[in-house]
Amino acid sequence: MVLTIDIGNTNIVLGGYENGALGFCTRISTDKSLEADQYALELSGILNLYKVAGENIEGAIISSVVPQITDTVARALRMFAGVEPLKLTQELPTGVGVNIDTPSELGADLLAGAIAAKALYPLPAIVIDMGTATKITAVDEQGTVQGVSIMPGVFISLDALVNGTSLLKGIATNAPVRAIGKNTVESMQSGVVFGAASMLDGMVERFEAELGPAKTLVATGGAAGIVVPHCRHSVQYVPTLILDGLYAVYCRTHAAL
Ligand SMILES: Nc1ncnc2c1ncn2[C@@H]1O[C@H](COP(=O)(O)OP(=O)(O)O)[C@@H](O)[C@H]1O
Ligand SMILES: CC(C)(COP(=O)(O)O)[C@@H](O)C(=O)NCCC(=O)O
Ligand SMILES: [K+]
Repeated sequence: MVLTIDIGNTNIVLGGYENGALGFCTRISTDKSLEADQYALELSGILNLYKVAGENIEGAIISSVVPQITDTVARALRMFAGVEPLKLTQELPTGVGVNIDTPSELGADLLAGAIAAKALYPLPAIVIDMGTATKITAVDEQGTVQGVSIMPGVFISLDALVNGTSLLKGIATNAPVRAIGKNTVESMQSGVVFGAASMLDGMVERFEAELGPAKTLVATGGAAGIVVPHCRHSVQYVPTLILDGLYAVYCRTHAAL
């Protein structure tokens, strides 16, 4: 089994691939205070739950946008599975180009999303990742990242709204029945869910005006499942997109060895 690990600012998403297929996928909270031993315990506990023994892990690949814990998680993997994980950078055979001012600045999660788009979907593609931040990546016909838009994520904007006001309280992030809210909860749900969906629709149009028509609109990340169904554009929701990209690079790297 190959472990794919995406370290985001809120969650670490872990997937196990066996013969090209995803066997399991799970997430744990990102916690900068944990030591390698604690991550080793946590990860081995999860694998135990899915009946995967450390010795059945042949390799691993990590994408991380939290540099403080990348090496801690890598040490944990060495400890309980005895494997040296690959770290996703543009030094690996990603198959995608990066046409931005400073290519090394591109977040590893965005790179993995673009890799998955090129490996698995028709191009050009617009890749939406709704995690801690919402990111939209333009991938052209050749599979080159042409640039990104980054905005506050759905949940951190809701937190900011609640924390910055006296009368607004947290809400369940469900879609309301109408855009014109008739009470505070409905009004906030309208703004949070339909607002995010409309923002994506508008950004897709702006991206297409610069990139040309996209053959793929694909979305992933913790908030995408609640927002994307309300977009006017038809956007595919693929919760494992980043892991699929990581697995593709893992396979390419090993094929090249
Ligand atoms: N059902 C949900 N209700 C509320 N918040 C959620 C839900 N699912 C995910 N989130 C939020 O989604 C965001 C995390 O998404 P994720 O894709 O794991 O982020 P990251 O990759 O940045 O770690 C967080 O802000 C988290 O609080
Ligand atoms: C934009 C991000 C903070 C998103 O992080 P996430 O929501 O996945 O936790 C991350 O991709 C990042 O730190 N990127 C570096 C800057 C860039 O990609 O241009
Ligand atoms: K920061």
